Amino acid sequence: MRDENNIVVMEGVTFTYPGAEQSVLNGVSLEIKRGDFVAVIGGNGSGKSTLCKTLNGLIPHYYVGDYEGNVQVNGLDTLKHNVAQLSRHVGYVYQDFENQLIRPTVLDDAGFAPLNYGFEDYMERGRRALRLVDLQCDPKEFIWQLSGGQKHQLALAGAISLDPDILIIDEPVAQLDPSHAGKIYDLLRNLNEFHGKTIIVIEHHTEFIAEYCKTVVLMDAGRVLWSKPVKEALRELRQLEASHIFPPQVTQAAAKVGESGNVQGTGRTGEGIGEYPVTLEEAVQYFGRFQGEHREEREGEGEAVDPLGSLEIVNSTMGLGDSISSENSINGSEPVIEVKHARFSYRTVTRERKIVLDDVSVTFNPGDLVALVGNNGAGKSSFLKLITGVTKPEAGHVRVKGVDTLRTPPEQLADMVTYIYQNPEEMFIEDSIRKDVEFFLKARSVQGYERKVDDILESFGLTELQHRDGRLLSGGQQRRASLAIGVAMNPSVILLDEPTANLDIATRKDITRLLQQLNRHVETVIVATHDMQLVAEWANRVIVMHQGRMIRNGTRESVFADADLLELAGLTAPQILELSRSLGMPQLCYTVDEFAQRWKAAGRREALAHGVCT
Ligand SMILES: Nc1ncnc2c1ncn2[C@@H]1O[C@H](COP(=O)(O)OP(=O)(O)OP(=O)(O)O)[C@@H](O)[C@H]1O
Ligand SMILES: Nc1ncnc2c1ncn2[C@@H]1O[C@H](COP(=O)(O)OP(=O)(O)OP(=O)(O)O)[C@@H](O)[C@H]1O
Repeated sequence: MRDENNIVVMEGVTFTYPGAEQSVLNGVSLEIKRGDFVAVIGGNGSGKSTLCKTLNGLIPHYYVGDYEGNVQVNGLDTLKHNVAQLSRHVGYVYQDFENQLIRPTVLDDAGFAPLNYGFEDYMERGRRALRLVDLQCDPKEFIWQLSGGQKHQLALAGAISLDPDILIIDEPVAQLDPSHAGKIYDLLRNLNEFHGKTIIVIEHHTEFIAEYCKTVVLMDAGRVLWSKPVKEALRELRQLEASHIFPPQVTQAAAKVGESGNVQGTGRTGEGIGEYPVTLEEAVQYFGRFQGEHREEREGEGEAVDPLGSLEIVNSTMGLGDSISSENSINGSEPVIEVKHARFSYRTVTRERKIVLDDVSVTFNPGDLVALVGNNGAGKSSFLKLITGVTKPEAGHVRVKGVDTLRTPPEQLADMVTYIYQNPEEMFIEDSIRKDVEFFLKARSVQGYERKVDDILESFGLTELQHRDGRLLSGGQQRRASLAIGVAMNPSVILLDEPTANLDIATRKDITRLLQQLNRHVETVIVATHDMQLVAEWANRVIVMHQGRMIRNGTRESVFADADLLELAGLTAPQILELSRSLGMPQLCYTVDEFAQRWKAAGRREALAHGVCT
C-alpha cells in the first residue's frame, strides 16, 4: 500500500544513457519522506545527478536511454507524466545552471516559468523569488551581466517561482562565496521548515550537510548504498574513513554531530550553543572578541611580524578600499604580468557605466600561485578576463610578458595565457577529450605531441575517459578534463575560475595536487575561488577583492590574520578551521569546539603567535 508520507518512491530503477555501454543507475530503490531535507552524496560520476533527473522526468522523457523501474513523485508516475507536468511539483537547479537562464533580463527570467503556466501575477511571483534568494541587482539587468554566483541565485529563483513541493539543487553552493552560501542554505531550511518543502541537495560540502540536512543518501557506482538520518550517516562515514574508504575530510563533519540533534552548538535543535561558534556570525563574533585586545598588544610590541616568515611584506595598515600597488618581485625577475591603474566598466541596461575594476595595480611574478578571493560580484572574473585581453582596460595598462594587451589581439595573447572557464563545458570543442587535448597541442606546435597527449591524459586521470565527449561527462570529470586541455594549450600563465566547484572531496584533493603540479608547466597560476581549503593548501599568495578593488595582497598567513578581512570574505567557521590548519596550529582540529578548546588550553598568546585571528 502506498505510504502518503513518502513524496518520492523509486523502485528498481536502472538507466543507461543513449549509446552508452554501461548502465549509470543499477536497480535503485529509494524512499524520501515528505518534508525531508536530503543530501545525496557520493564520488564524482557515482550517479547522483542521474538519479535526480529521474525525479523531474528528464529521465526517461528527455534522455531516452534504456530505462526500467518505477518512480512516483508526489503521487505521480513519472512515466505517465511529462516533464512540464512534473515541473509543477519538482523545481530543479542543475549543475550547469547557466543553461537554465533563457530570458534576457533578470526579472524576465525569474518570472518565466509562472508566465508559461499562465499565472497572471507572474511578475510578482518572479519578484518574490528574487527577494527570497536575495539577488541584489537591478531586475532589469541583462543576465549576461551577472557574475557566476549571481547567475546561480537567479537559477534558484526560477526554480522556486512555481512554488513546487520538491526542490532539487545540484550543488547549491559550488559557485557561491561563503556568506551567500550560508544564506542559500538558510533559505532552503526556511523553505523546508516553514513552507513544508522537501529539499534534495547534491552536496560535497559536509559542513552544510551536518548543519542543515536531515537525511543522507550515499551513492556509489549507480547504487544507493544506504539512506540514513544525518547523525547516523555521518558516524557511518567516519567508520568508512577508518577503513580508508573515504578521505578524512568527508567525515570531519561527523565529529560535529551531537547526541541529540543536528550539529552540536548550533542551538537550533535544542542543544545549548555553549561558548563556541559554529555559524559564520557566531565565529565572527567569537573571534572578534579577541581582536581589539590583540591589536593593543600588537601596537605595544611595535612592528607587526609575520609569524611564519612570509615572502613579502604586506602593508598591514592599508585601509580597506585602498588599491594595491605591489612591486613584489620575489627574486628580481621580470614580472610575468603587470597591471597598472587599470579600470574597467560595463554598460548597464540603463546605459550607465558600472565600474567593476577600479584603479587596480598589481604585479605577478614567476612562481606566483595566486588565489583571488572575494564575494560574488567582487570583480574576480572581470579581472581574469582583463589579463586574457578579451576585455581591455579603459584606463591604465595590462602587460603580459611585456606585451601590452591593449595593442595585442586576444588570439595572440592566447599563446601566453590560458583561461579555464567557470563552466568547464566551454572548454570542449571536439567529440572526445583526447581529440581536444590533441587539438591544442597541435595548434601550439608542441613537439612529440602524440606522446604528450598520453602523458597529459594520464596525469589528469583521464585515460579511461579519453574517448568520451567532454560535454557528456559528469561535472567532476569535466573539471579534470578542462585542466588537461588548459595544460595542452602550453601557456605561461593559467587563469582558473572556480576549479574545485562541483568536485567530491577526493577529486578536490586531487585537483589541488594537480594545481601544485601546474606550476612546473607554467610560470604563474591565478585562481579565482571561494574554496578556502584550496587557498590554504595551494596558494602562496592571496589577493582579496571587494567592489572592484584589490583591498589586500599578501601571503595566506598575513591576509587571513586580519579579522576585518575574515568578515568581509564572510568565512564560515569550518573554513576558519581549515585556515588554522594551514597556519600551523599544532594539531589538526576537527570541530570548532575542539579548535576553541585547544586554543584556550594552548593559551591565547600561543594562538596569536600562530597568526590566528589577530
Ligand atoms: N548525457 C550523458 N550521456 C552519457 N553519459 C553520461 C551523461 N551524463 C552523465 N553521464 C555519465 O554517467 C555517470 C554518472 O554521471 P552523473 O552526472 O549522474 O554523476 P554524479 O554523481 O552526479 O557526478 P558529479 O559529482 O561529478 O557531478 C558518469 O560516468 C557520467 O560520465
Ligand atoms: N558582461 C557584463 N556586463 C555587465 N556587467 C557585468 C558583466 N559581467 C560581469 N558584470 C558585473 O560585474 C561585477 C563583477 O562580476 P565578476 O563576474 O567579475 O565577479 P566575480 O567576483 O567573479 O563574482 P563570482 O564569484 O560570483 O563569479 C558584477 O556586479 C557583475 O554583475
